[in-house]
Formats: sequence, C-alpha cells, structure tokens
Amino acid sequence: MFSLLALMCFGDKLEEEQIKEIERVQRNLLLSFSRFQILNFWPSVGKILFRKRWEELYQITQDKENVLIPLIRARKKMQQEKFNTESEPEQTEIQSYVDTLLDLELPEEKRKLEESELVALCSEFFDAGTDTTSTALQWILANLVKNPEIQEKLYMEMKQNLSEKYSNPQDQEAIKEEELQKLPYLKAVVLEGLRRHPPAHFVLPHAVTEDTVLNGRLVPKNGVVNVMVAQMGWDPEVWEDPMAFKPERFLRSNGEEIEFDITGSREIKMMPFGVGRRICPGWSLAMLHLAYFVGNLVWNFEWSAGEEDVDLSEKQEFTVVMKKPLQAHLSPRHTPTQND
Ligand code: HEM
Repeated sequence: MFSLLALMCFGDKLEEEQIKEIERVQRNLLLSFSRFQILNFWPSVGKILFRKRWEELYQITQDKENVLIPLIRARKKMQQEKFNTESEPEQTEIQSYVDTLLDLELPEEKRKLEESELVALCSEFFDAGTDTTSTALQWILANLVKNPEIQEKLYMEMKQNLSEKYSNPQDQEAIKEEELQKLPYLKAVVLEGLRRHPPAHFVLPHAVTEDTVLNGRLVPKNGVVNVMVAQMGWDPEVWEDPMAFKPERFLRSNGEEIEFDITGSREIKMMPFGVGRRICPGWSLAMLHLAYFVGNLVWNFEWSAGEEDVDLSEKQEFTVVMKKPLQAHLSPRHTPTQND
C-alpha cells in the first residue's frame, strides 16, 4: 500500500529502501499519536511539564522531514527542468499529488504552499490512505478465510465473468480496473467488510457552528460532536443479523448489484467514510484499491486458516485492527507451467 501511495504522491517508482523509510517515519508518528495528544492542551505550560515528550515529537517530526523533503524537492526540480525545456508533457507522464500541490496557489493569501505545509499534506496523504485501506483489506481477507464458502463464491464469480485472457495461467496479468466492474459479488464483499469492520469506529471530531438541538439535546456552539460509525453498521433495526458476514445483503436475490449509496447522500445506513462536506476525500480510491487487492489476491490464491482459527477480536491502534493479525495458508490457484 505504501508503494502504491508513494507512486501516487511523488509520481516516481521509488526504491524499496526509500519506501521502507517513508513507512518507518510515518508509522513512528502514527503509533505514538495518542501519547502526544496531551501536548495540545495549554502548550505554554505543557512545554515545561512535558519537555521530554516535546523533544521526542520534535525528533520524530525532524526525522519525517528529512525523508520527505528530498522527495518533494526532487519533484520540484523535475517540474522546473521540464518548464525550462518547454517540452509538451508526454501522455504516459504521471501527474502526482505533489505536482498538484506545487501548482496550487492559495486564493485568499495569494501564495504558494510552504515546504512545511507540503510535508504535512504528504504525511496526511500517507496516514489517511495506507493504514485505513490495509486494515480494511486484512479484515476482509480474514472473513474470507473464516467463511470459505464466500471465498469460493467470489472465485466462481471471477471465473465466470472475467475476460478469457485471465483464464490462461501463463498470462499472469493482474486483473484490470475495468474488469472489476463485472464483479458485483466482489463489490458486495468489500461493502460488507466495511460495514462489519469499519477501520475507523469514529469519524474525525466535528464541531457545531451554532447552538444546535440534536434528538432533543442542546449541543452548544463549538461543542464537539462525533458519530459511532461501527455501531451504526451493526444496528439490528437497520441490518438483519448484523454481526454475521453476509455480502448477499448488498445484492438482489438474482445476484444483481443493488446501487448502494456509500456516501450517504440519499440515506445513511452505514458511514465507514463519514458523510457530507467532510467525507473522506479518498473514498472512491479506497473502494477501488480494496476491490483490486481482494479480487487479485483471491483470483491468484486460495486462502485457508493457518495453525489457529481466525480470531476476529479487535484492537484500537490508529485504526481498529485485528488483535491477532491474520495468519493464513496461501495456495496458488494457477499452477505455473514448466516454462515459467
Ligand atoms: C478503507 C479506506 C478508508 C477509510 C475507511 C477512510 C475513512 C475516513 C474517515 C472516516 C474520515 C473522516 C471523515 C469525517 O471526519 O467525517 C476520513 C478522512 C480522510 N481521509 Fe479517508 N478513509 C480511507 C481511505 C483513504 C484514502 C485512500 C485516502 C487518500 C489517499 C484518504 C484520505 C483522507 C483524508 C485526507 C481525510 C481528512 C479529510 C478532512 O480533513 O476533511 N482516506 N477517512
């Protein structure tokens, strides 16, 4: 996931070592996040009381800047060189996230972003887009191991609907984005994974801008409001047998797709990405990544339980992860020929 997002962020295929470095600095901050929250309160006094923790945060931030700034500068240099040679952009060129940030001019302040702002935005891109999707992926695969009949049904859907070229084991090409549209059961598996195991059990804290009455209770101006995302997806008044993993609930009885409104613009039955103005800006990318990874991983491997049965207990980290990470046996479905 880090490789994919690093490519999207910097537009270049980075070396394995560089990607590991990005992952290291990002995870360092992410996993110590809760320890630093206290520093938000009364910073002037906190700087004296929690001096060591401030120093630690400073070190982690410096470390992150040392890794991300050279990558941002390299992209900026490349942009400038291209501008100087005035060559037309090639069609295959990737426009990266950093390119768009470098082009951006803040309309009110009429200025470009500063380097520290670029670092913060790239860092947010990695934090928000890697852990969330890989957590969701792990939960989905865990459920496919726990429910082999669902995994088999998914595999059969792919066998029946994918283009002929994928049936040739010698042609080990990854299933393409367009092909994923032909697989309603795959989409249902992803949606069911997000309903049953949303990576975020709460959205980011929001505040009301004026006194507001919610369900008969007054929330005063600036009062913080949050939403119980997981509980909403497990509500027995909305979902039948809510704790069971049943992708069929997102399909008609004939197997056709039910247009499910994941953005909650028509009705809100679950909200793994939040809803409204501050909905996750990466929601459609995440849906694509999940369908792509689940599809390809199940198409290429049969997943079965390891030594122990799959344990679906949860643990709160940055996202709500599996307390005992998934351990599974993977058997290749397509036996390579002797020439491979
Ligand atoms: C399964 C994967 C994902 C889940 C479950 C998820 C979920 C969420 C949730 C619940 C929020 C808070 C919404 C709110 O405050 O109301 C959020 C915010 C955000 N997400 Fe995602 N997300 C996922 C993937 C991604 C990806 C792939 C990206 C980008 C590459 C991304 C970028 C962001 C950003 C930048 C925010 C903050 C938006 C803001 O401050 O308004 N997310 N996400």
